[in-house]
Amino acid sequence: MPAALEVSAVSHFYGKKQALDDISFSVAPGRFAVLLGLNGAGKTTLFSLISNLYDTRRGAIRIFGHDVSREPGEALRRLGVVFQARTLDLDLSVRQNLSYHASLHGIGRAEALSRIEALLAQMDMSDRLHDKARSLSGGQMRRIEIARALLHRPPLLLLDEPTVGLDIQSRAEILATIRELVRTEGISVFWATHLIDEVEGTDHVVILDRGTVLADGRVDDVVHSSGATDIGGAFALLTGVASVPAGEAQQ
Ligand SMILES: Nc1ncnc2c1ncn2[C@@H]1O[C@H](COP(=O)(O)OP(=O)(O)OP(=O)(O)O)[C@@H](O)[C@H]1O
Repeated sequence: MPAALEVSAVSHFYGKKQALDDISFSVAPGRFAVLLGLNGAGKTTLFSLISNLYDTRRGAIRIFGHDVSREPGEALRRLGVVFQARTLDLDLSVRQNLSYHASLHGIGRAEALSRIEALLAQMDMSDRLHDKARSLSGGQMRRIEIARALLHRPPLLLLDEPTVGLDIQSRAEILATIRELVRTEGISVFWATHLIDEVEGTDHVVILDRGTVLADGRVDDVVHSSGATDIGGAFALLTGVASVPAGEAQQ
């Protein structure tokens, strides 16, 4: 089986500024992988390339074996994305937000409603179907955005710093929900964060710093090969930063 996500020798420039420098790694099917990097590391740039918002001019990106530039239809229908910026229409209801997305994917009305109800139940949001998006908390909006990203049943889900701005409890709930999806549905997840505590309990970490991959592999292996005793220490040693943000720094 091909990798869920394969990034091969990808570089990206904004004018003369290089944001990514010859990045390569892959995420195996059914894994929860974390992309860990501080602000400006290149996480959003990489997500924009994976989701084909920018053209991959140098290198190649494949989703379950399908090249994002050459076969965008095949690649992107296997991909769900939760972007960093909030993207719900606040004046529409939860159902309207989700139905609109389902129709963009060519999902019929009855099938869309049954998927929406099932996903809202999984997100513990069934009672909010008819509420305006504006009335939801930040964590609830995130859960609706995750449901929306899963409506077309993609086997790979990308999340770009999905817990930014949320309180500790909402962060923990969203992380637990996504881990449960990986365990029960077998989907592959690529989760970008700058918070070290979101790596805990993860199979696979990719450390990105100033556009370069500094480490890629099992968390235990990355810690061991860096000579540190935990992933925070490994990150500090590899990147040269003095202190590493944990979740509490967000409160
Ligand atoms: N549109 C742009 N034009 C020029 N430079 C950009 C642009 N977008 C990003 N950059 C630069 O590219 C580098 C990587 O930025 P990117 O947003 O991908 O990082 P990030 O890891 O997602 O950071 P953050 O967590 O702050 O979003 C940074 O140096 C940034 O200043």
